[in-house]
Parts: sequence; C-alpha cells; structure tokens
Amino acid sequence: MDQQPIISFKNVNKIYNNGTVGLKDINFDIPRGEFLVVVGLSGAGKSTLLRTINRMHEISSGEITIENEPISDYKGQSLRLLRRKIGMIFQDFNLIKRSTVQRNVLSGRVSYYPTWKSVLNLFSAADKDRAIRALERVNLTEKLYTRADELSGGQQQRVAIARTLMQDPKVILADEPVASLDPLTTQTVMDILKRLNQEDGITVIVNLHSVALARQYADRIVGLRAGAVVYDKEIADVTEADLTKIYQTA
Ligand SMILES: Nc1ncnc2c1ncn2[C@@H]1O[C@H](COP(=O)(O)OP(=O)(O)OP(=O)(O)O)[C@@H](O)[C@H]1O
Repeated sequence: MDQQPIISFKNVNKIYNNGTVGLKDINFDIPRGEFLVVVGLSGAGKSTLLRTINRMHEISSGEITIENEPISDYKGQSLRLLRRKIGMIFQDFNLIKRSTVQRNVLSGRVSYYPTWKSVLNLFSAADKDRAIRALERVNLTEKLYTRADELSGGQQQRVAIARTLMQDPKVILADEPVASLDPLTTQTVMDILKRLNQEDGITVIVNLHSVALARQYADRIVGLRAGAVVYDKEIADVTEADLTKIYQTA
C-alpha cells in the first residue's frame, strides 16, 4: 500500500441544523487500497461519515483531505472532479428503473461528457465497450438490454457497481449495500467489492450493520457510536469485546 493516506479526517465534527450531532471529533486516515468497514447501529453516523467524503454532507468543523488536498472549499469543476473519482453505491441501488442496464451503466460516465451530449444519449462507441467491460466485472453482460426493474435486487446492485466503474473511481463508498439482499446475494455483492479492491486497487469503504460480515471482508474496522469512533483496528486485532462496544450505551 502507498504510504500516503488517500483520505484523512482531522478533528471532524458534524452538527445538523436541528442540533443533532452527526459526527464527533473524527480522526483517522484511510490508506490507499484499503477495504475499510464502518459498523454501528442505526443512527450511529455511518451514512453521515460516508457522505462527508464526497461532500453530499458538509462538515461543521475540522478538515477532510483527499490525496492530501482539503476538500471543503471545492466547488464547480473541482467538486465535479472529486465526485468523479469517488463512486458511491446505495442500499436501494438508485437505478433508473425504466431504463435498460446499458443506459444505467452508461449514466456512470456522464461526468466525462458535456451535459447536452449525455442528455441526448450520445455516448461514444468506446464508452459502450467500456460499459460491457464493466458488466463483465460484475458478471452481468447478458442483461445489457434488460430493463433495470426486471432484475433481482442483487442484480440491480451489481448494475450499480458497474455504473460506478464507468467513473474509473479511485474510491468506492458503499452505504449499506447489502441491507436489502438475501444472504447468498450478499456474499456475491461483497465478493465483487472485494475483488475490485484487490484487483484494481480501488479503496473501498463500506457501511454495514453486520459485524460478522465486517469480519469476513474488512482489512480494518471502525466502530461508530453516537457519531464517535469507539474503536479503529486492523481486522487481526479486533476482539469480540471491541465488536460489542457499538451496542453499549454511553
Ligand atoms: N438531515 C438530517 N438532519 C438532522 N439529523 C440527521 C440528518 N441526517 C441524519 N441525522 C441524524 O444524524 C445521526 C446519524 O445518522 P446517520 O444516518 O449518519 O446514521 P447511520 O449510522 O447511517 O444510520 P442508518 O444505519 O440508520 O442509516 C442520527 O441521529 C440521525 O437521526
């Protein structure tokens, strides 16, 4: 792994407008190429944490740096470039349900096009090939012309991952990516994320409820409770006692 962290949190706090504490004094580095799992109960701050990394949520104080650059002041083009290098997948897949798999995957490329071209669906032949290669990575090429809403949940999540690959991301953020999937499909989706991490060197940060799943896939686990880090350990050092810390009250 590169010595330089790809993402760094320094004294990060997030207080929502209504006074709710989202994040409390977060400090940690994420090395390039790491598979990091963030665990915590509902409301612990996992989504908030993930969404500060691509500026879907603004922080209240502290600093987040990505590849050594503070991101808080990014706007316009710099913010677009930040979001291009950080892919995101969601619990509910966020596909365009009435469009084909191909259209959905190609939409991951729009940040490389002027708006008018992407609106008119003027994707290049090279990007159509790129879409097929992305679908190969998730083993779903045979569904190229199928409508997204005709796919199972697991297949939809794989399309969402292929769409993210079209960005050529350095980082993938996955917010509860398997929360609506059955156990078998869960393994398939987590295996794909792990493969992209290991084969392509993409830094992957996954929010999970399940500590068992976290143990199976993570290089490192960060436990959150009430917006604060309660432990932050390499997988080999994580104990049962650590894992239960996220369930303790105050
Ligand atoms: N837009 C918002 N305005 C006010 N409070 C919010 C907002 N979004 C989240 N919160 C609060 O911030 C805290 C952290 O929420 P967050 O969604 O990050 O937790 P989480 O660990 O991802 O939970 P879940 O697994 O349920 O998504 C919670 O108390 C939540 O109610």
